[in-house]
Amino acid sequence: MRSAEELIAPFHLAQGAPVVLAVSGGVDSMVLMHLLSTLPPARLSLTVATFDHQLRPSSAAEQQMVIAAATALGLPVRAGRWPRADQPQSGLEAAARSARYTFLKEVASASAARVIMTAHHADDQLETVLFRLARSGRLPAMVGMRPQRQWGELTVIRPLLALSKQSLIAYAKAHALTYCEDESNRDLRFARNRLRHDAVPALKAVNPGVLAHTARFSSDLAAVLTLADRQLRAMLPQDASEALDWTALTQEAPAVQALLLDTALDRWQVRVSPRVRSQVLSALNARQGTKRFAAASGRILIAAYGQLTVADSSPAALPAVLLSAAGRWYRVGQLTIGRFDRLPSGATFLAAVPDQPLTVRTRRPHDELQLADGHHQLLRRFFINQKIPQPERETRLVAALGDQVYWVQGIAPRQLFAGSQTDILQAVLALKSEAKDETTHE
Ligand SMILES: Nc1ncnc2c1ncn2[C@@H]1O[C@H](COP(=O)(O)OP(=O)(O)OP(=O)(O)O)[C@@H](O)[C@H]1O
Repeated sequence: MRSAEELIAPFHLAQGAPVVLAVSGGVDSMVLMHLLSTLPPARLSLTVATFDHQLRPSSAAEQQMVIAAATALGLPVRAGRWPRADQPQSGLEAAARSARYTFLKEVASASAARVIMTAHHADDQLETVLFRLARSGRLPAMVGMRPQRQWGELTVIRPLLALSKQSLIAYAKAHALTYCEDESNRDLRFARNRLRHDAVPALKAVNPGVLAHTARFSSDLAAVLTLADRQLRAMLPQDASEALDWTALTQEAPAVQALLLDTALDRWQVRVSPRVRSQVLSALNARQGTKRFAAASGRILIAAYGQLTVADSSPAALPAVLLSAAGRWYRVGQLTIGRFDRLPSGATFLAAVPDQPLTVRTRRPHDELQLADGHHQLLRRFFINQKIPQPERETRLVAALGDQVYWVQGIAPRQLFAGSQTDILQAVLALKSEAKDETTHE
């Protein structure tokens, strides 16, 4: 068994740092408490915290056992209890855990500690990895528990994570420590306990090194994910409000595409079912047409011509209207709009446009416009620069000839067009005055 100083060394705890030590009375936390008591008294300022969930008849006695053992080691103890009145009918395990962590946070605050130590060990880690494999399989989850994790202002550290339960039992025996066996751990109605009972022994029988291999797997995976994250950042848009451009990704292997899509969706905090996920991938790879997909919380994904965007809610899409004939008015949503050879009296000038049938519609991925300084810009980029909110980008109307946009609803015409263009733009796009265009982005 490594010394207490060796076990805490990776966490770089300052001399005398206040630390809350969570002790349940099980062998793991009783061993950790004993180990830490062997440190020089000034090394850490420990407070033992023990919580009675009141879920088993023996729990109060176990808490007393923890208090007695801590006191015998000269450690201050704080004891908490979960009132029965607060205990829900269902979701008991999760609620118990939450009550326990609330208590640990209170103890940390009362003892000015920023660190909470728990006694999770290598067997716990193997169970966690197996459990997550069964439940999720997503790579970040497969890392299991990290030796150190940030929890708001607090840091939770697990100095025993590399040690087997067997070695902890041996330590307890060698030092004649008392501890209790949590009989709820034997309750095979809980999935975790079934893994502990069946899968873990089976794996140890295959190879006793499985705990060390799990630790290696977890730390290698965490490292690979760190590297992958750098690569993914380079491949995905910097700004989550930008579209995900799939055009360069269609040749990637399906598994790579799936990972890229998942990462983008995670960034956008969009959740979709596996079925929708594969439909989105097919739509992106087809790079044709526009498809919308419902995501959780009323959000939608829009795959259009190889670009993926997310919108907050599904705006009723306006059908595109072709201004086929010059000199007459067309109704597009709330607007009455038309193409004329000169501005009709009482009408509002929107833009100088080519004398050809224009389409009035919402945006498409390859839309481009020419700015007043003569530069061409993707409409997508223009919307970002103008700080037009994402959902609004989906509903703003544009007048376009193919991908070339001549007018954007709400944008003053002089922002969009170079003077030198006017000689080839022979018609005017006009708005009937009764429905005035709101020019909000002068
Ligand atoms: N009743 C308790 N009082 C104080 N600390 C506890 C209590 N129960 C658990 N702990 C702390 O949490 C660690 C893990 O315990 P256990 O494996 O029973 O919990 P878990 O529910 O599996 O873990 P998690 O804390 O991740 O939910 C223990 O080693 C101990 O440090």
